Amino acid sequence: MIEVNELTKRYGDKLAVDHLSFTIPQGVVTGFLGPNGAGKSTTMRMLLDLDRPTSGTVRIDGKHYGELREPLKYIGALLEAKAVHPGRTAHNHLRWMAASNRIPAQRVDEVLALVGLTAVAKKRSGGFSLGMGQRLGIAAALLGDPKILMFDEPVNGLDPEGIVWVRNLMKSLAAEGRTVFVSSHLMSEMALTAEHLIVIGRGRLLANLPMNEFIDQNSRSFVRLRTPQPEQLLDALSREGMTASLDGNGAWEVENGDMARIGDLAAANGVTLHELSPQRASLEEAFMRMTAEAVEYHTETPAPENPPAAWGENWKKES
Ligand SMILES: Nc1ncnc2c1ncn2[C@@H]1O[C@H](COP(=O)(O)OP(=O)(O)OP(=O)(O)O)[C@@H](O)[C@H]1O
Repeated sequence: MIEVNELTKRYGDKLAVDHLSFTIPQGVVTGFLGPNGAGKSTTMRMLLDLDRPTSGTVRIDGKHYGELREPLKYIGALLEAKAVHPGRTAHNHLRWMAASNRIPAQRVDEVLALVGLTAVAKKRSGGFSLGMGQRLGIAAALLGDPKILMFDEPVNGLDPEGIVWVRNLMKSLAAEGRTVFVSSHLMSEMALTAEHLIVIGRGRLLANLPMNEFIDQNSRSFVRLRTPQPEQLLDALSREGMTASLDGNGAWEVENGDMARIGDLAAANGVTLHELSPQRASLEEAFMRMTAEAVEYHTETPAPENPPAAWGENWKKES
């Protein structure tokens, strides 16, 4: 278990992490979110004793990192891919790490197989692609079979197959009862992977709660319907205390509407429905709503609602 208490880090005038306190739960994947510069990497570095807190404490299974003998057996981390000597082979890099924590050499072959790098284990890591580097970093994190795993942007550079693999790996590690703490800017991926969220902005804790609650608290939900006979249905809805408003695309939005009740009312009044669907905000929308105040680096002009086709699918990530 990781316990963070009043953790603070100041770089000169810059307060990068500001009295953060949280406990990371076991047995679920916890997403660590925050806009650029929020202090995620600084926090993760302090959890691993790679950066010294200005004040506050981090406890891993009740101990400071420096008190852990053979720390890789307690906590494994992927912080920066390619933090490997480029002249070293993947196998030698892991052998060296294993030896420093008295981990049996055979475990190196196990983790290389687990991350799919067996075929290139004897190649110099300097020639690895970004995705291969990520896989090597994940192998290193898993080396000591630790109860706590921490990943900073683990799907960075991975292809779709690799992304699905990382998602399933994290879920299975959590299902084994481990603590899995992962930062990412890819909200759609986070929504599929994490059950719990810790959100920070400008170094401060903004939220620490289950994913579903986070979305519910930071978004509006409604029922969307389409019908060629709106008058009859709107009358019936208003008699039940439900009000609908047009959304600009010919659909009606019913705030706090009970979908089954709306369907029953439509049937009872002989109204044809072309759509009746519950609408819930995405994690991305909820996150942007919550962190709007805490975003440090705004673009000058907002990204267009309807981007040119040439921008492709990824335009949102680049805006
Ligand atoms: N070594 C350092 N010296 C000075 N300032 C630093 C240092 N490391 C981080 N900072 C500053 O601290 C703040 C938090 O940075 P950090 O990298 O932890 O944020 P982050 O949430 O990981 O951001 P991103 O999502 O962009 O990776 C930033 O304003 C950053 O410029």
